[in-house]
Amino acid sequence: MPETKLPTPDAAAYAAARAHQNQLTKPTGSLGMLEDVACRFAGWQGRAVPRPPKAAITVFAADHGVTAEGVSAYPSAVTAEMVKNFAAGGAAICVLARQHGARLEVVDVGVASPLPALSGVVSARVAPGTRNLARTAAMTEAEVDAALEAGRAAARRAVDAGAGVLVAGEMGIGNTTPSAALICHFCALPPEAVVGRGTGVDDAALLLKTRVVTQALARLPAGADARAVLAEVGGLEIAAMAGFYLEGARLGMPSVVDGFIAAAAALAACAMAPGLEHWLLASHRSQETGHQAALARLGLAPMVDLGLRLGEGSGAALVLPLIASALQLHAGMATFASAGVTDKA
Ligand SMILES: Cc1cc2ncn([C@H]3O[C@H](COP(=O)(O)O)[C@@H](O)[C@H]3O)c2cc1C
Ligand SMILES: O=C(O)c1cccnc1
Repeated sequence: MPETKLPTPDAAAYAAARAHQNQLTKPTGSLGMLEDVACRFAGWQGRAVPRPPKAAITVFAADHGVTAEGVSAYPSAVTAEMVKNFAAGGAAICVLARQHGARLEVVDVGVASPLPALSGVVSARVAPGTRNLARTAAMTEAEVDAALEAGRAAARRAVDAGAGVLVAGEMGIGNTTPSAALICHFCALPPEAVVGRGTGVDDAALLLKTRVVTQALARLPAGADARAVLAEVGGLEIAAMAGFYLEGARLGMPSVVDGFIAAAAALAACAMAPGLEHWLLASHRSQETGHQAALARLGLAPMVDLGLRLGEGSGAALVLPLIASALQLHAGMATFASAGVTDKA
C-alpha cells in the first residue's frame, strides 16, 4: 500500500485565529476547548475565521467471526438487522443525523448475511465477515486493503457531497474485541487495561474476551506493520474507518473521532500516516475501558463525557452543535476594541 502523504493544517491561520480569540470580550481562555476547536478549524480551512462546516456521517457495517467465542452480549444477526434499521431511519445515529441535517450513508463492508438493496446503504462487501481472530488471522492483507479502499471511497463521496467535517461510525456485533486488541497493540497496554464490557457482557464473558485478546495478540510477529496488525486482529469496518480518516485528511478534511472502535481505527490509521492526528478531533470519552488511553495516545482530548457506550458515530454527531457554537462564537463575538470593553492590564 502506498504511504499516504498528508497536508499539514495551516499554521498561520491557526495563529491568526488564536490571536483573534484573545481579542474577544471574555477572559483569555475562558471558552476552554471551544477556543481550541475554533482555532483548529481555522488551521483546517486556512482562514482565521472558519466557516461553519456541513457534516457528513458514514456508518461502516461488518461482522466478526470472533462472536463464535461469546464475546458480545448480542448475537451476530443484530448487525444485519441494524443495517435495515439504519435504512429505515430508526437507529440512534439516524435520529441525530436528521436533527443536525447531516448526510448519512451506511456502507456494508462485510455483513455476514447478504442484504437486500436498501436505501442509503452502499454495498462494498469485502468478505462475509472476518474469520475468528481467537484462532486465526481475521483477514488477509488483501482484504485489509479492500476495506481501506472502501473507507477511502466513502470519504471521497462525503467530500464530494460538500462535507466540511467527517464522521465515521460503525455497526458490527463483536467489534469491541478487535478494537481492544488494536488499542493494546498500538498503546502497548495489557488486555486487562483495555478490554471492556462492550454491549454489556457479564464477568465470565469479560474474562473470556480478555483471554481471546491475549491469545490473538500473542500471534502478532514483532515489528508487524499496521496493515499486518489489522489483518491479524482487526475488522473490516475498522479498516474502512481507518481508510476514511486517511482519505479525509489527504483531502484536507477533518474527522470527528467517535468512541472506542473509532479510536482503534484512528490508531491504526495514524500508524500508517504519522501526522493524521492533526486532522482529528475527539468527540467524547466512552465508558469502554481503554478508551481514555487510546485518546491519550492519539494526543486527543474528548470534548464531553456523557457516559456513552453506543458507537454508530453517535458521540461524534452529538458534539456537532458544540462545534457549530465554537465557530459562531469565534465569528460573532465582539472584540474588546469594537465593544469598548477594557482589556486586561
Ligand atoms: C442493538 C444494537 C445497536 C448498536 N449500535 C451500536 N452498537 C455497538 O455495539 C457493538 C459492539 O459491542 P460488542 O463488541 O459487545 O458486540 C457494535 O455494533 C457497536 O457499534 C450496537 C449494539 C447493539 C446490540
Ligand atoms: O465507545 C464505543 O464506541 C462503544 C462502546 C461499547 C459498544 N459499542 C461501542
